[in-house]
Amino acid sequence: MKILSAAQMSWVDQQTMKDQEVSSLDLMERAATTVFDEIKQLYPRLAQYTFYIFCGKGNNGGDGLVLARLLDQQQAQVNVYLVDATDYSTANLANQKRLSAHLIQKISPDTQVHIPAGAIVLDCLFGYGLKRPLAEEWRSLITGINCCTGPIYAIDMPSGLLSDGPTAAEAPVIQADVVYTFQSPKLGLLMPGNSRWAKAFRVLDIGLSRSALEQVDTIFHYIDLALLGPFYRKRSKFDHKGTFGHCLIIGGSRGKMGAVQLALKAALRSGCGLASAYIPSCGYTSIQTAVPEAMVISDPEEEMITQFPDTRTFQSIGVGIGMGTAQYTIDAFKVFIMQGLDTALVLDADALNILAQDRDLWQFVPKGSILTPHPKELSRILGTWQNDFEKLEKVKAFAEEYQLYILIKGANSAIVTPDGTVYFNSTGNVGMATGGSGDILTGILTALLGQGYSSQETLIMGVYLHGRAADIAVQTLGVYSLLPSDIISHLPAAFLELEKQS
Ligand SMILES: NC(=O)C1=CN([C@@H]2O[C@H](COP(=O)(O)OP(=O)(O)OC[C@H]3O[C@@H](n4cnc5c(N)ncnc54)[C@H](OP(=O)(O)O)[C@@H]3O)[C@@H](O)[C@H]2O)[C@@H](O)CC1
Ligand SMILES: Nc1ncnc2c1ncn2[C@@H]1O[C@H](COP(=O)(O)OP(=O)(O)O)[C@@H](O)[C@H]1O
Ligand SMILES: [K+]
Repeated sequence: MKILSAAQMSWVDQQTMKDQEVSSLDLMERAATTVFDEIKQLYPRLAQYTFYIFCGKGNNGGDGLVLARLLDQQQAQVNVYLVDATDYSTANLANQKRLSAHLIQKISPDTQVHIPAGAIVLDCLFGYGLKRPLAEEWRSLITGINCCTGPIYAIDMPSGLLSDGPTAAEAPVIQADVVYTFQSPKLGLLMPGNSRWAKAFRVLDIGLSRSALEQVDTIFHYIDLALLGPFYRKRSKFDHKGTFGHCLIIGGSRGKMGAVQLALKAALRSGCGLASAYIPSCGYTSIQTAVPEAMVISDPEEEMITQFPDTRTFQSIGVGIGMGTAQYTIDAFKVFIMQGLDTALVLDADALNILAQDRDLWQFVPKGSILTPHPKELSRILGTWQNDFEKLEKVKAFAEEYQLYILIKGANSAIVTPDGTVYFNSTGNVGMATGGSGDILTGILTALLGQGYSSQETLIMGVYLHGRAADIAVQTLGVYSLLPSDIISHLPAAFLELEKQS
C-alpha cells in the first residue's frame, strides 16, 4: 500500500471526482460513513452514548458534520463544536445546513471546553490540510479536549499533527486513542516520536480512484500481505533440502547462547534447507539438545568467538546475536569482514556494535547486506537525530553510501533500501518488546536470504511474517505473556496465511 503525502491525497481526491463523476460532498459522505460504520461496530447501542464532535472550517470539519448527522439519526447524544470562521469549505458549509442548527455551538481556537466523563470525542478540527504547526492560541482548546476521560477518535489525522513532516514535541496536538485515516496511512502516523498523539490507527478504504492511486509515485510504502504475494515462492514436488539453502548463524557467548538457539529455530521454521551455528564451545551441548535439526560448529574457545569459520559453503550468514564485544571477538570479526565477502550478510546486535566503533570497516561490508539495528544500535552507527524525519534521512544517506538495506526496528519497523525507498511494517505488537524478539528476526531473515530471496524481498517478507506471527500469538497469549519463542511457534500460522493468499 502506498503512503501518500497531503498533496498527493488532494490530487487523488480530485482525480476521483473526475473518474467517478462524484462531487466533493459525495466523497465526504462516503468517508464519514466509513467512520460511522466503525463507530457503530464499537458502540452498537449508539443511543446510549454522548458524542462531542469538534469541527474545523475545512473538509475535516465537514466529515465531522456528516458524522454528527449520522449519529443524530441513530439517536446518539450529539454536541457539535464548530470553529467560527468566514471561510468554511464549500462541503463544510453544505453539511452545516444539513444538520439541525440547535446541535451546533460555535467556538474559537481559544475556547476552554469541559467534556463530561463517559463522553466520546471525535476530533475533526484538522486533517491532512494542516499546513503549519498550530499557533499557541489553539492550546487551550486542544488541552481541554485532551483532558477528557473518555476515548478520542481522530478523523484522518490527530488535529495539530503534520502528515508529512516533523511536529514539535511541545506543539498543541490532539492525543488520539485511534485515528481513522482515509485510504492511505500518513507518514506522521508511523513515526515512533508521534505515538502519544496517534496511539493506534486504522486505514479506511473510501474507494478513491484505483487508477489515480496507481499513478501516484512515492518512495514510501506500507507493507501488507498483497505486497508479499508476487514474490512468495510456492514449493514444488521435487524440491529438496539443497534447494532451500544452508544458513549459518554466527554468534553466542557464555550466558547468551539462547539468542543463537532462538535464531536457529526461527530459521528452521522459515523454510531453510539446512541450519548451522558457529558458537563458542560452551554452547555445544545446549544447542545440540535444544535444536536437534541444526548442526553446530564450535570455536576452540569456551566463552567467546575467537575466530570465524570458512563461510563459502553457506548460502546465507547471520552474524552478531549474543556474540559480545570481547577484544578477541572484535579482532576475529574484523578479519572476517575485511576478507571482502561476496555474499550479502545479515548483521545484527554485536556485529553492528563492532562496526559502529570503526567507520573504516563499513566499506568491507558486502553490498546488499541487511542491517537490523534497534534504536540504540542505530544511534551508535549514525549519532543522534532531532526527530524521526531526520533519522530517516540519515538512514537513507547511509544506506545509499554503503549500498546496504537497513531496518529501523520498533513499532512499524521501517526498511530503508539503498535507492532510498522506505517500507513501513504493518504487523507486530508491544508483546514483542522482550529480549529475544530480534534474535528471531535474524533467524527468519537469514533463512529467507539463503532460499534465494533478494535482500529487499527477504526484509519485506521476514519483517511482515515476524510481526504477523506475534499478532496471531497475542490473540491467545496476550501482550504481557508473549515470549519470543511464542513468535516462533506461531510462524507456521503466519506462513499459512501467506501460502493461502498467494
Ligand atoms: N482525501 C480524501 O480522499 C478525502 C478527504 N476528506 C477530508 O478532507 C480533509 C482535508 O480537508 P481540507 O483540505 O479542507 O483540510 P483540513 O484538514 O480540513 O484543514 C484545512 C483548513 O485548515 C486551515 N489551516 C491549515 N493549517 C492551519 C493552521 N496551522 N492553523 C490554522 N488553520 C490552518 C486551512 O486554512 P488556510 O491555512 O488555507 O487559510 C484550511 O481552512 C481530510 O483530512 C479528510 O478529513 C474527506 O472529506 C473526503 C475524502
Ligand atoms: N512495540 C512494538 N511493536 C511492534 N514491534 C515491536 C515492538 N517492540 C519491539 N518490537 C519488535 O521486536 C524486535 C525487537 O528487536 P531487538 O530490540 O533487537 O530485540 P533483541 O535484541 O532483544 O532480540 C524488533 O523486530 C521490533 O520491531
Ligand atoms: K482530525
